Amino acid sequence: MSDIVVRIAARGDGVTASGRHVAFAAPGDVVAEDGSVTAGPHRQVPPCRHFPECGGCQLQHVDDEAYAAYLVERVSGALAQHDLTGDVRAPHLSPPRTRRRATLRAMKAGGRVLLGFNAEKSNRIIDLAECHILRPELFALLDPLRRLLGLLLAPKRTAEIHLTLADQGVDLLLKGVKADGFEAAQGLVDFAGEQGLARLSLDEGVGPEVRWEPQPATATLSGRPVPLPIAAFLQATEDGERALVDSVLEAVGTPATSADLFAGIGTFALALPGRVLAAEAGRGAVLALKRAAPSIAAQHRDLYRRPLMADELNGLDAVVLDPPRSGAEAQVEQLAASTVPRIAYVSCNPATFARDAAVLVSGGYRLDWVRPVGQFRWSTHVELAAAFSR
Ligand SMILES: C[S@@+](CC[C@H](N)C(=O)[O-])C[C@H]1O[C@@H](n2cnc3c(N)ncnc32)[C@H](O)[C@@H]1O
Repeated sequence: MSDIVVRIAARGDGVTASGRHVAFAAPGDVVAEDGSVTAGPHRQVPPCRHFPECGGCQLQHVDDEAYAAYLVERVSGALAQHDLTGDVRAPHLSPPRTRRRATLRAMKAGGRVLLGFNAEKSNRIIDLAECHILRPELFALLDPLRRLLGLLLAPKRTAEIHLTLADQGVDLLLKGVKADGFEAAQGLVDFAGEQGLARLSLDEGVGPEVRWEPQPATATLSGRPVPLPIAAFLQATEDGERALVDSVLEAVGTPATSADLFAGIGTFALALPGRVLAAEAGRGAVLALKRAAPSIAAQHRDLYRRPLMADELNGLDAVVLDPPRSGAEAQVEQLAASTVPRIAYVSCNPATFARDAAVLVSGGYRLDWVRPVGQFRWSTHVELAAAFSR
């Protein structure tokens, strides 16, 4: 008997009605008893020649409707694990070629430089001849970088290439690359000038050292240029950032006083009306935010060890939090014990989000809605913004 693929599992496999996992199957595909698969209406031709070897994308074989349904199911599934239900809205999907931040790997092998993402579940580097997720400004640097690394990389050595699009151009950090001596140092400066880079830094294992930055690099957030620390967090796409900021503003309303926790360089703090307290563990990020917006009370604080306590939170009209993948266990316990009327929770991990949501709900909060955001298009990475109130 044939079996129909009904959903996509967390890691990207198709799952049939009878529970069979089938690699690269899309919802609606029909799986015969002998394992052969007939493509259904949600199958699409993967746009990139490197799919599925390249680890940058896992879901190019499904159409946008199936990708959106996958994002919704990942969030509802995580909530169901904690007996929670909620209004999971239609996701925002970032268009192709909008990713403005990426980490690639490079290696010199057989006299040439391979440069790209790791292969799926492997350390092998996929030498990218095309990429449908990176912004064209980032992709355009790949060939020039191959030539530069051909001069700087020792055979068989690997390097990490961090690319971020700043206001002034590409901010490039090379990790694991040495540029000793006059010729190499001058070569780096010439490369940065020719490519119109915003900044070029090298990390030889003892922290980043800037080699080129003709003007201070900035990222404009909510219309305000913020000094951009090297390798600072920035939302992966500009439209994803807008979708998250709009969701946060809808969740919190117009607070007179609020806190932005895990604030980074201020993606949400700078968008919030009224008086804002921001807390963040990265010293460079806190200093950048203070410089861009002196009126924001920015605190350098480790919120895992020293969360804002309930009595510090009480009296605020709203709290925004956007923790790393491990979530914000200690901080949500304090929030659950607080009287803050509105919370916007931004997350890059549905599992830890659902765990933390359960703590808030058991503290008396209502989960009003969740909006998934697919800013890592075609990957299994899910982001979301959620609204809680009491
Ligand atoms: C997902 S990013 C969000 C940043 C910011 N909200 C944004 O959207 O640009 C998470 C932030 O949490 C910070 N962080 C990580 N661990 C932390 C901790 N223990 N206490 C406070 N902040 C932490 C990171 O430095 C990072 O800036």
